[in-house]
Parts: sequence; structure tokens; C-alpha cells
Amino acid sequence: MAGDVMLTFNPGSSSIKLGLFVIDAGAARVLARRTVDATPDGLSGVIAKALEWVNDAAPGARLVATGHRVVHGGDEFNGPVAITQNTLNAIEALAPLAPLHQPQSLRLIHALRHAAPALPQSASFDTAFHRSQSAASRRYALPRALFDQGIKRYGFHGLSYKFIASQLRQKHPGIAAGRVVVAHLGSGASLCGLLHGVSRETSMGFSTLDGIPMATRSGALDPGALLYLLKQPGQSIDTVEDMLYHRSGLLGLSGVSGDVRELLASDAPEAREALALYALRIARDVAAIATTLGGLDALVFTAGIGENQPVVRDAVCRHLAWLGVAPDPAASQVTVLVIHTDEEQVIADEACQALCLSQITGTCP
Ligand SMILES: Nc1ncnc2c1ncn2[C@@H]1O[C@H](COP(=O)(O)OP(=O)(O)O)[C@@H](O)[C@H]1O
Ligand SMILES: CC(=O)OP(=O)(O)O
Ligand SMILES: [Mg+2]
Repeated sequence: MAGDVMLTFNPGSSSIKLGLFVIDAGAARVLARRTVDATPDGLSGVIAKALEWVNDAAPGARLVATGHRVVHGGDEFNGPVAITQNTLNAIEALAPLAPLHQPQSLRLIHALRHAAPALPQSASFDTAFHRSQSAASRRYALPRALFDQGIKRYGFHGLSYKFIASQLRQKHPGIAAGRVVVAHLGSGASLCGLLHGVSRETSMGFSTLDGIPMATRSGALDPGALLYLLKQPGQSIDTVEDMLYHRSGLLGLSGVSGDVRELLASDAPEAREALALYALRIARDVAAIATTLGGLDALVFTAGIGENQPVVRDAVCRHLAWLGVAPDPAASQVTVLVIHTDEEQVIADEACQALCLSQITGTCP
């Protein structure tokens, strides 16, 4: 096929999702998708594989741009940007704030710059969608100076929430105008409270560890427990960090797996307990976020677990019966929806915006 195409990279905690988009009149339409597993050491291999995939899936097409999901945009970025040396420096400075994700994006961006130096690249930030939150929602009850030093609740999964908000506007305008909690339940997981489609609260805070338990991450933890652990003889910061990011959550609780599918198939009582605790913690945070919103009109489930696991959805809904949520849509006062998320489409749309693609491709409408 001839024509112009764009490649998107969405490095998550469990995989890298690639998207291939046709660019037409400055807009992106999906052509193909692919998920690759990537260990940090093999990332340059991912670039070679991705470029080969573009040639196979769109033979003869011209690759005109790439877009990256970058998890942390800090206070620097409130929307997508073209990657230049300056923006790259700012993204690099934020890497310690998202140690599971940011270094992956940086390796991909550098490897692409090396492989295709003239190819325009853009960055789309998970944090940008939450910039609409009030200072009260973004503050920790810490000495005020720390907020000014960046110790605040940034929130993540913003590309997913942006997509869900746009789906609600298009397909459920009445709900989009109301009080909605979106549960993004993937390997990484968080909740977002939307008021009129705008983020007002989220369960993840300063880092991607906060909020509800995840596949291998702990979720919210008493800071006192962390201090205690760090003071134990022989304990290093690196071991505690590894435990919180890689050995906790559903994996740590069950001792079986971080994958909900394996937990559901397991007979181990620890697996059942892990799933029960997961649903309770999600429901507790939905209720907390509903308080910020002043009530709840709809609950939306999305991402790998949210979209595919009715057992988890039903367990969450049962805990929220007192709020008017029921698994059976006919019996529920609160609308319960399952909406497929598409972070790749948001990355592609934002790349068109950040890179002025209609100018690059000469197809200005
Ligand atoms: N039918 C399913 N298909 C895919 N993923 C599923 C399914 N059921 C549950 N999952 C869960 O979804 C997780 C992946 O979700 P995803 O949103 O792709 O996460 P991430 O972007 O964080 O890698 C897996 O760890 C798995 O536990
Ligand atoms: C921010 C985050 O946790 O992302 P993911 O769910 O893709 O790992
Ligand atoms: Mg993800």
C-alpha cells in the first residue's frame, strides 16, 4: 500500500503495545496493532522488529512519524509535544518519578533517533489529563514546601481516561455530563473521577505505586510500614523498591500469579483471598472518589481486567450496592458500562496535533 503511516509505542508494565496508523488529511486511522513483550535489555530489538512490522503490514508506505506514551510529564507538560533535545532533557529528568515506565520510553525514543534520525517523534503524557484537578486533590498533607518541590499527586493512565471521556461524550452524552468513576484495571490499575468529562480525582498519586493493588504493585501503603521496612537491618532501598513494584499486589498476596486469569483458575485459598481483597480495595476507592464528585451517576470498567473479567466487575459492584450500583444493568441506579480503551488512538491523535502532520504530509485540509 502507498501512503503515509505512523507508528505508536505504548510501553506498559507488562508489555509494549504497538499501533500502526494511516495518516489521511492530518488524521490517524488504525491499520494494525501488535503487542510485544520487552525486557529492558531487548528494547533496541523492539525498534528493529517494529520497523520490519511496518514494512510487512504497510508495504510501500512512507513512515512519517512516531508517537510515544510517556507516563510522567510532571509539571512541565500539559499536552503532547514534539520530541526535541529540550523536551527529551525534561522527560529524562522525570525518569526517577516513574522507574517502571519512563526509562523504557526513553530507551525507545533514543533507539529510534539512532535508527531513523530524521523521523519526527512525539510524546503523549499520562499525567497531562489530571492537570484539571483542584489543589486540594493534588496535595498531600505534608509541609507546604514539599508541594512546591513536586511532591504532589500527579495521577496516571491519563491517555486511557481521555479516550474514555471522549467515548462517553460521543456515545453517552447524558452520562458524560455527570459524575463518573472510571476503573482502568490492567496490569497497572487506577481509578479516575470525571466531572463533565474532566479529571477531578484519581487513585494514583505521586508515583505509579499508589491507589488500588495491581498485578505486582502494592497500591497505597501506610508510610509508617515503609519507614519500618527501611530501618530493618540488611534492608536496602533497592530491595524494598523491587518488592513494592514487582513482588506485591496480586502476585504478592496470592503467591500464585499477578494475572487475574491464573488466579481465577487456581484452587489456592490465597488466590481467592487476593481477588477478594482486590475487589474490596477497588470498591473502597470508587466510593472515596464519588465523595469528591458529590455522588455517582456511572461506573465505567476498562483495560485488560476491567474489559474481560465479569467476575471482578461483579464483585466490585456488590460492594457498592449501598451506593446504588448493581451488576445487573436493569437493577442498577448507577449506570455500569464496560468500554474498550484505546491509548494508541490517543497517542496517534496527539502526535498529529504535536507534529502538525497535515503539514508534514502535505495533506492540509
Ligand atoms: N481476557 C483477557 N485478555 C487480556 N488480558 C486479560 C484478560 N483477562 C484479564 N486480563 C488481565 O489484564 C492484564 C493486562 O491488561 P492491560 O490493560 O493490557 O495492562 P498493561 O497495559 O498494564 O500491560 C493482564 O495482566 C491480565 O491479568
Ligand atoms: C501508569 C501505569 O501503571 O501504566 P501501565 O498500567 O501501562 O503499567
Ligand atoms: Mg496499560
